[in-house]
Amino acid sequence: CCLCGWDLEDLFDVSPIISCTKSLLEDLFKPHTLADLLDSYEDDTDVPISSNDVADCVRRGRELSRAARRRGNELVTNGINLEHYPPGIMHFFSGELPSDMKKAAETSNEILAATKLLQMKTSLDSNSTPNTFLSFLEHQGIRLQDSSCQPIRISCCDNKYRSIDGTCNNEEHPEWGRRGAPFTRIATPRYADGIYAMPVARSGRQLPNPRVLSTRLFSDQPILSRVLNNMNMQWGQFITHDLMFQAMEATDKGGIQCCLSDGKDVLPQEWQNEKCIPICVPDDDPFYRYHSVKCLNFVRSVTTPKDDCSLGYAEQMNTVSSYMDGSPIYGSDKKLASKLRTFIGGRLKQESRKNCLRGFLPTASDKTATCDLRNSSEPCYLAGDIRINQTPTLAMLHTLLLREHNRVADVLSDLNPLWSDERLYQEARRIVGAEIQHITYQEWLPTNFGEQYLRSYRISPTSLYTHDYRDDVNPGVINSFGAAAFRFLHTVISDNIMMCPSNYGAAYLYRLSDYYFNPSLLELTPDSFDDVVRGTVAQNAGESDPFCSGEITNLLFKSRNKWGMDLIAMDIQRGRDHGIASYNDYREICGLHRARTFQDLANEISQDRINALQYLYECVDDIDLFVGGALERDVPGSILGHTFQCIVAEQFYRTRIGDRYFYDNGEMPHSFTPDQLREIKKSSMARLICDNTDGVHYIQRKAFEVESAYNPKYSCDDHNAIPYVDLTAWKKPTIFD
Ligand code: HEM
Ligand SMILES: [Ca+2]
Repeated sequence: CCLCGWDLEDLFDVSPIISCTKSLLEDLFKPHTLADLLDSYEDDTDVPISSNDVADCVRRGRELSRAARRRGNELVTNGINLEHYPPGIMHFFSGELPSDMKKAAETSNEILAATKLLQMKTSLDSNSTPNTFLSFLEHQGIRLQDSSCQPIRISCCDNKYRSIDGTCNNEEHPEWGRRGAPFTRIATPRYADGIYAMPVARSGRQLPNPRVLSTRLFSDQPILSRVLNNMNMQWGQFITHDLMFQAMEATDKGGIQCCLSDGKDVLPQEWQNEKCIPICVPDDDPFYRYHSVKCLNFVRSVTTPKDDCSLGYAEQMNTVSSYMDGSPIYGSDKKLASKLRTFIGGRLKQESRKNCLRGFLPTASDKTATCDLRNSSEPCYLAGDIRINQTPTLAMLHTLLLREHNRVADVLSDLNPLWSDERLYQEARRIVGAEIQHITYQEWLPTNFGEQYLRSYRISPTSLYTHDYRDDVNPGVINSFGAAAFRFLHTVISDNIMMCPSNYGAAYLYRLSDYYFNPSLLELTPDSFDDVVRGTVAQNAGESDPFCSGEITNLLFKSRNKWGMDLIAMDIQRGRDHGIASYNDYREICGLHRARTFQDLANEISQDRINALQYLYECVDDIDLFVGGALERDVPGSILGHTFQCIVAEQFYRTRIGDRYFYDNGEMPHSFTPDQLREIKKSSMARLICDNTDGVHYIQRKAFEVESAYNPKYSCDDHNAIPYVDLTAWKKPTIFD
């Protein structure tokens, strides 16, 4: 079912860089006979592959990978770059990776090339499959053993506060959940060669085109949720950014171009960077054909070595701390974290604006590198997460949380005038992190996924303390959660951003595609920020169904162009890039029966959708997780079908149970006191809005749902309806407490 028995010529076809270095490889393969290697494997002798062979593959893998990197840089220098391709360049606004992660990514590419060479060495002239090779590798536990990759060792000291980068949360595995960790897996990946090649259909042919799947199965129909509002969408994206960020491969000199600048075709092979996986657009595309666009830029995610540096299949890198710890506010690395602090009174940097009581996020140091502004006076912000400016509502939520940090720091400083800046910063960070966790687990998860399911996954809110922390649970982000299941919420994004002036009496709509990476709506007038907050809670979100706004499927990051990218096609392609196992594999993992025919999906997927799947996919085993999961009927009380619900619940279970600093863990040296925890448990989205806006005085208690007869607005002064978090429980009698 997969590509088996690679030979040298196949490899030359696959990678332009490898074909450039043909002589290097021929040399590698000459002196060895595979039969020897395989024989010795079967004999199970101590050294089935000689250490020289391994060293040879590692050395040559390194050479190949370095040559590829040099070639990538040269292409950019020679004008193959994204300068004239706005949608593509905006996808790279995430900037350059910090040097330690860049180094890890390079080592990972070297390990992947070495693994590939070793695979070829062991399967030339044989019928061995990728799986045979992988079990062989696992059996051997072959590791890179030199200075370029050292098994992770982190020494920790006992700390009341979380580290910035996620290290040392788990005392047994201090590396778990750290920034730069590999995503975790709950299923074997389906790379075509078992290692890194893009997946193919069972037949060996190409999987269906992601853009075709997007237009046929995720069409643009304005169906709105009757209950959920846009703040619900926005919180979802914010916690996504707290848990994960998968960066894309780039050259040392900038983003990677895979399509001709006008999108009219894929770049010729000789100009392609080997990390390119562009999305091809068919001639009859319902939208792009009017703009003669045939190619959407798309680049593979950065990978990282496994913690023990062993050879094997590709693991993508999570470049932020995977704990729910407010990292989008504070940053995931120490350098950025310091840049965001004032070092006075525990406060984060903020800027004031004329006629606004409350502060705004600080200005980014290079506006043009991260924003798409119409003129240089428009705002462009800096925060702990580089995606901050992606949409105005994302920047709005970041601003609310920045203000919350500074508000809390000020109150703590009034209560404890002798506390140092460091102590105030850490305590305020601890409180804001706890509020984020509380709002997520108490309000957001039950609203979206139903109380019942949370109960069965044992992640329901409890009255005070929980005692279920487990140090054997890895809180890392599950690859299929990030590269498939949670992305289903892209379907709830609305076409417009709504602004409501002070009495909620009017509403103004602004097209989302006019404001990607341009948060200027927040600062049109001194009232604009509050107008966006009101608009976001007043506006119905899209329904979580496989219908999607054209603003994200045709116009994502369009800038001043007439066309943009397709986020749903990207989601599908990203799942393949990460080798996410098939929908059918996940059905089994999640307790459904494995489908043998398309008709076997009937319990979960409606007949018209099964027909569409059958039309598009050759075989039921080929269905991508993102696609199959998205088409399932909702579980009662949830916005997700069974398979996504299972993956999402598993993630939020791990995020809670595997976090030593989870806010309501009891009887730990760093636990909140009962009085403090009772106060934290009063926090809510509504209170966050009340406390951090100048002029939002009324808000519905359930701030992730639109106003209705059973969810009316209350005054922010009504502390019975919208409880107030009283911080006097943090007042310490002496400086030594
Ligand atoms: C207007 C709102 C949003 C926009 C414009 C947006 C855009 C994007 C983009 C461009 C990516 C990277 C795609 C790639 O390269 O593979 C992405 C990734 C992702 N998005 Fe969204 N998104 C939005 C809202 C949401 C929401 C509401 C959720 C879920 C609640 C969500 C979940 C995710 C996840 C899980 C990823 C993968 C993150 C990673 O691993 O780095 N997004 N989104
Ligand atoms: Ca985090």
